[in-house]
Amino acid sequence: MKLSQLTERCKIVAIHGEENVEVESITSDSRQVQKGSLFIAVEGINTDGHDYIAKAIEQDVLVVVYDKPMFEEYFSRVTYVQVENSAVALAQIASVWYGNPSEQLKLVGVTGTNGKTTVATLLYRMFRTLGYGAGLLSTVTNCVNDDSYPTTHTTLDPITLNSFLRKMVDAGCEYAFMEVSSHAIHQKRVYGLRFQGGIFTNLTQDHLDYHKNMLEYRNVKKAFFDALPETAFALTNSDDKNGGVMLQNTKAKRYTYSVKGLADFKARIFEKHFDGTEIEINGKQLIVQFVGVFNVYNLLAVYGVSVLLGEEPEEVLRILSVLKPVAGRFQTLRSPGNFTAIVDYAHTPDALTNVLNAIHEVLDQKGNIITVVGCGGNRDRTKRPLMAREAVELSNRVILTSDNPRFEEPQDIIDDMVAGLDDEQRRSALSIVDRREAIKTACALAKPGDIILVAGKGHEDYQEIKGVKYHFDDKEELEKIFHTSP
Ligand SMILES: CC(=O)N[C@H]1[C@@H](OP(=O)(O)OP(=O)(O)OC[C@H]2O[C@@H](n3ccc(=O)[nH]c3=O)[C@H](O)[C@@H]2O)O[C@H](CO)[C@@H](O)[C@@H]1O[C@H](C)C(=O)N[C@@H](C)C(=O)N[C@H](CCC(=O)O)C(=O)O
Ligand SMILES: Nc1ncnc2c1ncn2[C@@H]1O[C@H](COP(=O)(O)OP(=O)(O)OP(=O)(O)O)[C@@H](O)[C@H]1O
Ligand SMILES: N[C@H](CCC[C@H](N)C(=O)O)C(=O)O
Ligand SMILES: [Mg+2]
Repeated sequence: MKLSQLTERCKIVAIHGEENVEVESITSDSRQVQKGSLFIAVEGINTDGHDYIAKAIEQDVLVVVYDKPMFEEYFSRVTYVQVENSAVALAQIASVWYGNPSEQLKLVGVTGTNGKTTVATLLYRMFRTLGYGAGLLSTVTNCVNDDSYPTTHTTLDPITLNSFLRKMVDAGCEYAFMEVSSHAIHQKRVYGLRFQGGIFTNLTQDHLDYHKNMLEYRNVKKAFFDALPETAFALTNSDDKNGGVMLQNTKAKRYTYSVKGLADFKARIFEKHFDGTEIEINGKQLIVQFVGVFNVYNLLAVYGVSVLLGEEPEEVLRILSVLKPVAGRFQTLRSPGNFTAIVDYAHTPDALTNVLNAIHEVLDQKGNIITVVGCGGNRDRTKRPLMAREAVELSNRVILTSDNPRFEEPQDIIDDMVAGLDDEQRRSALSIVDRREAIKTACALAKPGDIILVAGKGHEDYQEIKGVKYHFDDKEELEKIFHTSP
């Protein structure tokens, strides 16, 4: 592609060298540079792409895009394009390179601390069931119609993201549903994408290792709505105290959903069971195969988006009643010993509270809850004591264990969790570093009618330790125990 076309959306400060060149590939990673490449140097958290420009030149790069003027010399065979902001330019160039695919389908983004995967995945399944070509970009997987691909991030880097959107357009997708993480918004991964709509689920504590405080975290999420065009819709959870804040400066058409009060999309809850919930949405009753008030919010968001995208409410409700939970979200397994294990992805204090409350609402004192939970390494440390406290306060027994330790010592993470407990709680809580042993111990403690909650990893089929992802799947571990125990 001609350089002039590729950079047509960029705010260019200066260009040095030949402008009339044909770019053959684009990358923001010098390790992928080859002859004819355009390399965008982006300053990151761990390192700065500008430090690898020389490397890129050694590898015959054709064009270097940068935002930090730091050159002693210019090589005549390289074209240098200085832009205002490299991360923005990366997103703009990635979109143009793939033919601006977000402008050729209806792209809907879901943001919030919890519920993104659930809402995005159920929307994808809703629109596939309605007969549309649809795509999904989520924590669990990326889908183009019925083809699914592994993923590395909840929200991908701009080049990979736009390559998937292009794949979706080429496969005839009319819709694409994606999660928009706060990291992605902050790092401009979704900059310049044209959204048909945005949804806000909730804002509670997570990622304070990255955003430093809740105000900054909130403002990053709000920036997503501030950027929505007036042609888009913005649907917010008005029961969340930040629900109104998110939309206060958006140009998009505003809508609300609520369980507690008046809203454009309103749900009421009637009966709660372990295999489903009887609810009412905008006056129509239905039974859904989801447990927990938090899931009613997710389903209500799915209903609202579907109606805002022009679907027939009756048909949407019919499909809502047959949708099933997403992998690793409140996944139940019945043991031969007549207790129930629930695998869930709750890895924040609020998620843990929501899931445990949901279990209590259904268990109704008819059994004990044994919770197995850990915290991810190299993530928000301040949530660890809060998660331990929530788990202990809402469970009969708690076993603190490892999640993805990453580059931290597992025992240090557990110590951070224990710090949230008082003396009596410390005496009752167990700490077992080995997750497999922790799950086994929970099964050994469980009596008929009890519930074991294995929280934090959900769908994950790995345990990340010092940069290596070892196979580990909570569901598999439980099934192994169930089928070997006497
Ligand atoms: C904390 C974070 O978000 N980091 C992301 C960020 O990495 P970084 O800023 O550290 O990048 P870096 O390693 O400093 O490199 C800076 C630049 O130099 C370039 N580089 C680097 C080395 C080299 O030899 N040559 C070179 O050109 C890199 O390509 C990059 O452009 O940019 C990288 C490239 O896009 C991402 O892969 C990386 O995600 C890391 C792996 C990560 O774990 N991110 C997590 C926290 C994340 O994004 N999570 C959210 C979801 C959270 C949730 O589920 O709620 C997500 O959207 O997945
Ligand atoms: N609307 C909600 N409010 C609070 N908790 C929720 C909600 N929906 C799901 N949860 C809880 O949070 C966990 C994660 O749900 P989900 O994967 O849908 O969120 P997410 O926003 O995609 O998370 P992540 O940011 O880690 O990708 C679930 O396993 C459940 O415990
Ligand atoms: N079991 C994971 C869940 C969080 C993953 C994702 N939300 C992120 O923060 O990258 C962990 O805590 O390591
Ligand atoms: Mg997710």
